[in-house]
This record gives sequence, C-alpha cells and structure tokens, in this order.
Amino acid sequence: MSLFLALAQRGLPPPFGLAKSKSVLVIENDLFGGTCPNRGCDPKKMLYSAVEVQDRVARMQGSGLKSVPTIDWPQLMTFKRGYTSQIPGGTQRGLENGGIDTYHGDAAFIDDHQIQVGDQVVSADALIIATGRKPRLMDIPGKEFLKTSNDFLDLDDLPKQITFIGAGPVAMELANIANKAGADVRVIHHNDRPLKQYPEKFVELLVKQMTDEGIHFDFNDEVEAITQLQRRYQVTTHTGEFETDYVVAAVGRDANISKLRLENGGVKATPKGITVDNHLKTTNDNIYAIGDVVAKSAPKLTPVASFEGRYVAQLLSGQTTSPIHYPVIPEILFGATEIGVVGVSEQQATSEPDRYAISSLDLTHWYTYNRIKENAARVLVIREKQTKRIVGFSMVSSISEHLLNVFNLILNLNLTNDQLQQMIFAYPSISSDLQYLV
Ligand SMILES: Cc1cc2nc3c(=O)[nH]c(=O)nc-3n(C[C@H](O)[C@H](O)[C@H](O)COP(=O)(O)OP(=O)(O)OC[C@H]3O[C@@H](n4cnc5c(N)ncnc54)[C@H](O)[C@@H]3O)c2cc1C
Ligand SMILES: NC(=O)c1ccc[n+]([C@@H]2O[C@H](COP(=O)([O-])OP(=O)(O)OC[C@H]3O[C@@H](n4cnc5c(N)ncnc54)[C@H](O)[C@@H]3O)[C@@H](O)[C@H]2O)c1
Repeated sequence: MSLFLALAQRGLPPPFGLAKSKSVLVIENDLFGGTCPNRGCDPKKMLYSAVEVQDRVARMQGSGLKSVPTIDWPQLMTFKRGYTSQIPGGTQRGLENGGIDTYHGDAAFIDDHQIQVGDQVVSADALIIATGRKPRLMDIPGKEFLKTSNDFLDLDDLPKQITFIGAGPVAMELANIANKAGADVRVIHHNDRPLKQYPEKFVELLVKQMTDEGIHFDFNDEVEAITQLQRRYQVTTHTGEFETDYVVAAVGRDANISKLRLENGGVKATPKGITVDNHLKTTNDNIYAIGDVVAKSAPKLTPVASFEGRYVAQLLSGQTTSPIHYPVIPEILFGATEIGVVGVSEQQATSEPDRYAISSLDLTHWYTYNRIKENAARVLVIREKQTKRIVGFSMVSSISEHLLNVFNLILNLNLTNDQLQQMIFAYPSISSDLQYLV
C-alpha cells in the first residue's frame, strides 16, 4: 500500500497513477483538493474574471464603449463560491471512484510505516507527504486581528479600507482585486524591492500603475502592532499609525509540518520545509515529500507540485530510477497587469554579458496591444550569444500569460528561430507576434 498525506487536486496524478498497481490512501485534514482550487490560484482567478473585463472596458472608454462597470462584490463572491463549493466533495468522490481510499483528519507519524488519523492507525510500505504551506502570521501585538488570503478570498462583503502587509505575489494579486472592486487599499512592505523574481523595471511599472489606480504603497516600513478600535483597527508602523477596516498578513507561507510528528518517522525538516534528496526522498527511505512542503529552490507553484507528484508515482511504480529533472518553469504574477518570466532571468543575463544578449522591446504600439488600448506592454528576450537560441523571456502587459506559455514551449522544446519561421500562426492573434519577436 502507498499512502499519501493530503494531495492537492493538482497533485492527483500520483494517487491515480499508483492506484493501478497499488492500494492507495489519501488523508486530508481540511478541504480535499488543497490550496489551489479552494483558496489559491483558482478562486483568485474567478475574482479576476470581473477585474479583467472591467479593466478592458475602462481602457476602451472613448473608443466605442461608454461607462465602466462597477464590481458587485457579493455577486462576484457567489460566482466564485459556485466553483469552490464543488471542489472538496468532487475531489473526494473522484479519488474514491478511482479506487483510492480517503480519510479526513490530522495525519501524524507513529513510526516510519504507521500513521495516526484521529483514533485510527493506518500503515503503508511507502508514504508521500504533500501537506503544503499555510499563511505565516506575524508575531506582533494584536496578531489575533490579522486576516489571511484564505479570509480575503471568502469575504461576504468588501471592507472599505484594506491593508496588506507584504508585497509578495499574494498581496499584490489580492490588492489589485480589492482596489478594482472599490476598496481603499494600502500595501506595506519592509524593503523597496518587492517581487525579486521579476525584472526590476517591470515591477516598477506595475507599482506605478497600481499607484495610479489609487493603491497606496508604504515601502521600507514595518508593522509593529494592530490595535482594535470600536469597529476598525489601528495599525502602528515604524513610521507612524493609521486606521483601517481589515488587515491581511501576506508575509509568506510556512510548511505544514507541526502536526505531523515527523521525528517519529525519522523525517528531518528545517524551518524552510522537509529536507529531500534529488529523488524527493526524505531522510527516511520509505518516505517522500512533494509540493510546497519541501525545502527546495524550485518555485512553490501548483504545476511544480503536480510535476513532482507524477515523478514520485513513476519512481514508486518502477518507471524511473533517475533523479528528478525539472523542465524550464514559467512564473506569472496575475493582475490587470501581468508580469511573466521563464528561463534565464534578466539578472542572470546581465551578470554574464559574454554569454547572453538581452533585447528589450516596447510593444505598446504594436497592433495587438494598440487594439486593446494597452497602457504598457514590454518584453525582454534573452538569447545565448553562441547558439543564438532564445533561453529566456519576460513580459509585462495585461495579457502576458499567452506569450509566456508559448515561450515556455519554445524553451522546453529547444526550438530554433528557423523552426519558428517555418510555422504559420493564426493571424491576427497574440501569438502571431512571435515571428517578429524571435
Ligand atoms: C492566494 C494564493 C494564490 C496562489 N496562486 C497561484 C497561482 O496563480 N499559480 C500557481 O501555480 N500557484 C499559486 N499558488 C500556490 C499554490 O496554491 C501551491 O503551490 C499549491 O497549492 C501547492 O500544492 P501542495 O499539494 O504542495 O499543497 P496544498 O495545495 O497546500 O495542499 C496540502 C493539503 O494538506 C493538508 N494538510 C496539512 N497538514 C496536514 C496533516 N497533518 N494531515 C492531513 N492533511 C494535512 C492541507 O489542509 C492542504 O489541503 C497560490 C497560493 C495562494 C495562497
Ligand atoms: N501567481 C502565482 O503564481 C502566485 C500567486 C500567489 C502566491 N503564489 C505562491 O505562494 C507563495 C507565497 O506568496 P506570499 O506572497 O504569501 O509570500 P512571499 O514570501 O512570496 O512574499 C511575501 C513578501 O512579504 C515580505 N515580508 C516579509 N515579512 C514582512 C513584514 N514583516 N512586513 C512587510 N513585508 C514583509 C517579504 O519580503 C516578501 O517579499 C509564493 O512564493 C508563490 O510560490 C504564487
């Protein structure tokens, strides 16, 4: 028997893959499906459905459209819940229909083969830990008043004034939604270079656009305390104090390991997560770890967790013995303006000028972006000088996700310029610009 401790919906391939040859059990202590479809990527993008349309209509004012729609938050939340409410039950039924047993409860190791779930004990030959991460709460006076992305993504009514602490992906994406839905939004960040994984100039552009939309940024500031007033909160920072209706801590996420009693299973972890080798094996030979819970340099994203899940399923069913080899991994910050990166970064290319050449292009006036009255569309295309192959791509625009995935294919398949010039793309479309970019 193989046993999985909590697998997100996107991680389902491993239990399904293994269920053909082994008896499999999945334990989840909260919502089956995990973070992404219940409280992460998917509900966030359900809310973005309204933001994207509103933003596009706003840009077309005076070019054929009159008046910008306002967002009705309770209706939008009902729309989102129409999706999220189906996830836990649907995921659990899907597992059971696939011949996989499910348990609901906190999993904790008794030893390296046995797991306690509530008052039951289950045992397995191999175990896979996929318990993810949870929002980090700050240890400051008034921390009990802090809300998280989980709370924000399920708000019945939108507070008038919302403060986000941190300017990482979670805060920036949710701040954008709150602002477009009509809230007065403030973001407090403890340095002046948020979103380090994205090109600095693109982040500056994003911050400027969000500021122009009315979001107030406090950089190089630190929240010291939250005090409850009659109906509101007072936020005290290094530099002063202000009142707000709702404070979201978005300062990172911690590995879900505190309930697992890892020591009983001989599994070592650091504050960054569970330690694994290049086969995703923990410090115990029978136990593997995948996804966000792992201490690793690969980005903590849903498709990365799924990829790791498929790899461990292949390993356990004898289809591979090789170490895990990650493909090129794209990252994207969603929003009315999206920033995407894949492959060699601008930072890396700049630090190796003999090896890489960077082309920086402003596409704002290109037909594709002109047609939708885009505020700013820019790309960085990074080539290896010797081979002339494209090895990196970054983009800022309202529709970056399209070209990002196309460049992801180019990089992963190692396509040459000649091969791309031999193709015919549907025209005019976002991806037909490709032949002018490569
Ligand atoms: C607001 C937000 C937006 C995001 N947006 C994106 C995005 O746009 N794109 C993207 O790729 N990624 C995004 N992510 C990241 C993505 O959600 C995670 O990378 C992904 O969910 C990780 O999957 P996982 O299976 O490792 O863990 P999870 O999905 O977190 O699943 C772990 C599960 O384990 C359960 N669990 C924990 N401890 C125990 C225990 N002791 N016993 C039993 N069960 C336990 C948890 O309840 C949870 O359901 C976002 C995250 C957040 C918070
Ligand atoms: N579009 C996406 O792919 C997407 C979207 C959201 C989340 N995610 C995933 O979720 C993970 C977690 O995101 P996150 O934004 O919660 O965490 P994060 O760690 O990526 O960002 C948190 C930010 O808060 C800052 N910070 C820390 N302490 C602070 C403090 N006391 N005051 C002010 N700022 C402080 C940090 O410097 C950091 O920049 C991401 O790394 C990513 O893997 C991905």
